[in-house]
Amino acid sequence: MHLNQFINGKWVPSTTNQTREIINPFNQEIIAEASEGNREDAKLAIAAARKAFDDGVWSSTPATERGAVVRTIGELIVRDKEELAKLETLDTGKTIEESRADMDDIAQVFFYFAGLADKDGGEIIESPLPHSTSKVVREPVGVCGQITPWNYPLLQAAWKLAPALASGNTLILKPSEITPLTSVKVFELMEEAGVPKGVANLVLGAGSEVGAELAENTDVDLISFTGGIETGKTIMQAASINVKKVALELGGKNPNIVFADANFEVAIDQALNAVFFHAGQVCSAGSRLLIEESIHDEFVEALVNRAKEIKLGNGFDANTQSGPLISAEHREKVAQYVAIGKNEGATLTLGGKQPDDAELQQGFFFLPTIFTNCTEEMRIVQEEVFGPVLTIETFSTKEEAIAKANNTIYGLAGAVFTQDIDKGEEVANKLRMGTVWINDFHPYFAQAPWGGYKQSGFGRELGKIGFEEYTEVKHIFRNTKPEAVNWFN
Ligand SMILES: NC(=O)c1ccc[n+]([C@@H]2O[C@H](COP(=O)([O-])OP(=O)(O)OC[C@H]3O[C@@H](n4cnc5c(N)ncnc54)[C@H](O)[C@@H]3O)[C@@H](O)[C@H]2O)c1
Ligand SMILES: C[N+](C)(C)CC=O
Repeated sequence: MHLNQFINGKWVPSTTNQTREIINPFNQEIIAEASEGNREDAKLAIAAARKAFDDGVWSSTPATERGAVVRTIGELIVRDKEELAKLETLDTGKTIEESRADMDDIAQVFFYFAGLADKDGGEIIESPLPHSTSKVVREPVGVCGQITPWNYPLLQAAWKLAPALASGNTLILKPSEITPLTSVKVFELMEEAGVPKGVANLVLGAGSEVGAELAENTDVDLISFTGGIETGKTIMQAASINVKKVALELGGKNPNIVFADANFEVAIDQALNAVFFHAGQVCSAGSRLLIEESIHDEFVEALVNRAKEIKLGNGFDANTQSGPLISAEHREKVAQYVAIGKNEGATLTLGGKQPDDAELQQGFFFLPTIFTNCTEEMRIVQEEVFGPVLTIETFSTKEEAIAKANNTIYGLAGAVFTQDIDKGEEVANKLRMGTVWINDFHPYFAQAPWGGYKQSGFGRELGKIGFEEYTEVKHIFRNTKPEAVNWFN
């Protein structure tokens, strides 16, 4: 499979003709050769997006028509769901069931934003001045640079593409250089749906080249980034060159608080899913479990017994419950965190190494890992591992649980399990996080905003606010009976 870039309505190789091998993390087979774009390619794409925006080919298309095109993209995703899901599993190693669920979510995201395209006709303001009208309208921001990570390649791209297009912007997407397969396919679908030339551009390649150019280039008006905290800081700094609008969706170290009065079986099952889903490579993974002291031993025993049974394997195998990590480099990072946890004095209760199974040796697998006897100042508790590693702490009062959960630089997501609904609501209100689940973990959907507090970033994706992020607000005041002011007489 050879993957090209999509710039100004044409499928093109990189200006240097360089390519990058794309690897299946399950067996290290080369699954594609992707054009390796660089700053020059990014500049060409930015120029195309700038021209398309300034010509108004898309922003002046009636919003209803824009919405119809965005809806068609969603319909094409539904049509090609199986192909897209296979590409995602090939590229990331996630199970095919997960990839199919991602594709369902992605289609819904396009449908949702398609529906919003023509819903905001502006607002009439009651002007306090005589003989005047006053109205507020929303306009597209302009040229949007969009940079996405490897863990949910198409889903994270969809959260950016759909609202940007629906609100009339032009864009350049730079997917993670290691997982470009579904982004390329969705650009084929956008072309088929009738997105005009130059409006949506795709540049493949490294963050230090393509991503950096998008963040720095003064023809880009907005940069929307999903990825790690350190990259986010670099992008924020670069974006200051022309005071771009910035949205950062960064990492998390997400607490999962389980009270003694929680439904035990539900809390066990959800705690397992919270951290080990997609091998823990989820920004909102519940990797920090806080258990009420009185049920700690029983809870840990049940959790460890369940975690031991997680079936690792080929994402295409129906029996597989979890795939590999994304790369050898990432697995090494996870292994280093395990070493850090041990050195800090946490007890390694499960896993902590690669599996021994012969059939898993070619993949980047790591066993589900549980640390007990953790304390809140440990690095293993505070830092995002982004792998199948759970830390367990205890608490004895609600106040202690809240204080511990909030003791983090992150603020992406958290959860509380209890059958006392007042207690659940109180904890949810006091957690400094962009999403809090009560008696659940992980749900997200197109209608509700997603984003972080603190160093998990700022700006929101999804929901009405996720659409508004791609708009500027303009106040238009009209004097209906113009007269001289005579101030300087
Ligand atoms: N908050 C969310 O919704 C959310 C969702 C998914 C992933 N994430 C986070 O993403 C991280 C994992 O993804 P990753 O390893 O791909 O992150 P990363 O920061 O390494 O890379 C993300 C993207 O940024 C690009 N990039 C790298 N250096 C760049 C630079 N200097 N300038 C511009 N772009 C650059 C990469 O090429 C990639 O496309 C985790 O921290 C995870 O929590 C957050
Ligand atoms: C935002 N989410 C949960 C889909 C993916 C985070 O990595």
